[in-house]
Amino acid sequence: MVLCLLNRQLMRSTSCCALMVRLQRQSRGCIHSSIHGFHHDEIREKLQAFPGGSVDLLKQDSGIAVLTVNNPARMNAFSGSMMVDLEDRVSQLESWTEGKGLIVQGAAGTFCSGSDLNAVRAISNPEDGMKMCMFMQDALTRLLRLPLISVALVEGRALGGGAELTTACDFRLMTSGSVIQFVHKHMGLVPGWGGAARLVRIVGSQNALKLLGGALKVDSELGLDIGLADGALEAVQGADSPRQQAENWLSRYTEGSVPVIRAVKKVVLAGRELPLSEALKTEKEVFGTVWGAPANLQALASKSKHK
Ligand SMILES: CCC(=O)SCCNC(=O)CCNC(=O)[C@H](O)C(C)(C)COP(=O)(O)OP(=O)(O)OC[C@H]1O[C@@H](n2cnc3c(N)ncnc32)[C@H](O)[C@@H]1OP(=O)(O)O
Repeated sequence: MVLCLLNRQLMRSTSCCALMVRLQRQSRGCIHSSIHGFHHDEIREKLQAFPGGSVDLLKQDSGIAVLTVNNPARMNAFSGSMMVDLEDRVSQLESWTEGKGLIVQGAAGTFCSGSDLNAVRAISNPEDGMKMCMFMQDALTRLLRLPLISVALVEGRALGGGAELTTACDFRLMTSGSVIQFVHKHMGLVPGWGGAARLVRIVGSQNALKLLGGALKVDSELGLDIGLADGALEAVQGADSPRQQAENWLSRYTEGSVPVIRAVKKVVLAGRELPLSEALKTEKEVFGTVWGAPANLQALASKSKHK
């Protein structure tokens, strides 16, 4: 009898803990839970077994952070431990309250060649593939949902999962000679890190079908033409580095008070992801955080004209 009661109490507190974890994950924007067979800690442990490279984060006083996919010996392919790193860096950005913008780049002049094919070969069974897919969907969805205006700085190649990573940013800038290519078809795959769903929203279903179905190489010209790229960066001798050019480009949109810029991202995100009635509700709530706040009062006091 006592054992039975203890068991029941334990079950209640365990399910309470599980609920807390689920709620915490949901509040961080997680999309998969154990209901979907997503056992987060188990997957993290499994991914850690495939080490190599890193994902590095630099938070700057300007409010613009730089996230670098760093595995140059493999053209910045994502090892398992880098997937875990990515999630950790996203968690750090979620709690960075002074942030306004984010640049996502690859190390050593190239963006990212997707998942590390050595790790892919080792986990080529469907069950492990699905787990990795859910983990990356989660991390990249949280990346896109950060209250920061983000831009992927594409130099060199963005292939496979690397192409998917570019779609987890609000904007994409392409340097001359760079290529974004969803090579999945050639690998007997389709995107699984959420790249197809996001691509359709960025370029429309017709273009997405062409890019995925043809595994087309998108250079900056085609990228600008179909709306995948938001800007092309020219390599001019003596000019700023691509990273500095990306910072200059982004600062147009991140200039201003921190709460206002974060509010801008939140209302656009709501409009992009939610049905209209819910987006309007979110917009009202976000509006309430800036109305009468310091930046608003300061602007009212200065009697500014918008010429
Ligand atoms: C989510 C689904 C996915 O992402 S599936 C993975 C999709 N990605 C790929 O298939 C990329 C395959 N790689 C390539 O096509 C070429 O390596 C690219 C990136 C075009 C670069 O070519 P190239 O400039 O000639 O360099 P290289 O081939 O000699 O590569 C340098 C070293 O990097 C390695 N590398 C490259 N990509 C990966 C990868 N995804 N996983 C693991 N290793 C990769 C190459 O094997 C090469 O290594 P090594 O010098 O031979 O030891």
